[in-house]
Amino acid sequence: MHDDRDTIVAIATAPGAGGVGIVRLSGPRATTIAREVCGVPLRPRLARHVRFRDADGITIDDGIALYFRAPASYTGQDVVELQAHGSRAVLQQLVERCQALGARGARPGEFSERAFLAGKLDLAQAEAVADLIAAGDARAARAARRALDGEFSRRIDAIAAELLALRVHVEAAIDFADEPLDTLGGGPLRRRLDAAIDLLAALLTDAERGRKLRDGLHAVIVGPPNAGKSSLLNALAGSDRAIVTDIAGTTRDLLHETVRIDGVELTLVDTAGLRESGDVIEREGMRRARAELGRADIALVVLDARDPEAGRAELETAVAGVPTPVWLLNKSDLLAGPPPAPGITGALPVSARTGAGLDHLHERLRVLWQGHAADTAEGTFTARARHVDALRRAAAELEAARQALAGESLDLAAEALRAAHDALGEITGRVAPDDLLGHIFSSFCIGK
Ligand SMILES: Nc1nc2c(ncn2[C@@H]2O[C@H](COP(=O)(O)OP(=O)(O)OP(=O)(O)O)[C@@H](O)[C@H]2O)c(=O)[nH]1
Ligand SMILES: [K+]
Ligand SMILES: [Mg+2]
Repeated sequence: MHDDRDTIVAIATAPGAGGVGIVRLSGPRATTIAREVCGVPLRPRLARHVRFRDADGITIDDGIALYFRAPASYTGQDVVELQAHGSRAVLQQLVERCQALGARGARPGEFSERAFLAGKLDLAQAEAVADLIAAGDARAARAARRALDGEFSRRIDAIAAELLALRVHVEAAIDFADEPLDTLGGGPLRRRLDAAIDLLAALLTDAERGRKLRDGLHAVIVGPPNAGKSSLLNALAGSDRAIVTDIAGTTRDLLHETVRIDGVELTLVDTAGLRESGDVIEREGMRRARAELGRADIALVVLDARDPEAGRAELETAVAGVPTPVWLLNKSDLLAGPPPAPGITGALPVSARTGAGLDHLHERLRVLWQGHAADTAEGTFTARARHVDALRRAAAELEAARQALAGESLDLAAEALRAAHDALGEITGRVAPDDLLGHIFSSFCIGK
């Protein structure tokens, strides 16, 4: 996938009409292609007013061409920006002209991927670029900006450097394994490990905050089959994102949807209905649902208002660890007469079908959001679920290393330290398999 000898091209500005629109080229042929399109050679770092022309010499538009010579560019390669009027038709013609001259259409995130491969950004910073662009408010934008400035990466790198030193120490001690560890600097080793564990714990707390800031409230929708979980997700998202049928067991895998309701940022997760029976696929879906509850800020527990006791005991157990369960009595439109007096404290009667009662749910979410905003207020950078997962793994490995050292099991300690070190490397991309990179960059938009 790292075919960075290709010259790539894409529209870099947002879709839709605008005053100015930008087409970006990156790669070894960027200047040759731009020379053809602009009819004049470009000088580095000099804005030049030019006419962009098609193959027959007919003007597509006029505008500014800017040349950033390698390596002083976003991607580290030769980059040319063609700034024209922000018309889709104009920009599309410019892209097609560049393609006819040998450029290839860029894949999503490919400019940032090249910046990563050129060492201009580490992986967490490249992700921060995407987060900055997607930031929903000034607070999230500031936090993404801090991650992009390397605030998160520097703290990871500092701990990783310390772990490397500890690994060297332990590996060296293994060669003298018949001596007691204390004669081999065991005391300072243990103290340094304890200090690293504390630093990592503090970083994990901040990363968890950063994750919440980026993703908003993580709300997992659970309930018995057919209670209307998917219908509720669709009603809150205002779309037909999830499949709804009257067959129990329709939803099998997790479905994530990010929504904004009156300024409240929510990641909604639809899950498979929890019940005793079910085939292999459905049981795997239920396992995922329960695991997802472990990450939830909020559980939206959907019951059928006509039979609210169905599955209730099991659900109470399932959501016991979630900070805020919100109980919903759905399908209240099917009840004769007014909504039931909720038999469950604080339960809200709603109808995913008619929308009745959803305003009360919105209100509840707004209050939770205010608490959440206060919690994520200061000193944070944006982080992602994958970062938090990696930090948790690293923390578990460091704990294992601590115990191994206490038991003088140097081989085990070395192994645990290596695993912790690798987990940190995954965050910044120093240890990152190709498929992980592909997965991350493909979620960016084109032109980024
Ligand atoms: N009348 C009425 N029907 C609803 C309401 N919500 C959902 N339904 C219907 O209930 C059935 C099940 O809805 P789903 O949204 O698929 O339920 P689910 O909980 O996601 O089901 P599983 O994914 O199979 O666990 C469908 O026929 C929906 O149209 C509601 O508020 N009122
Ligand atoms: K269903
Ligand atoms: Mg469903």
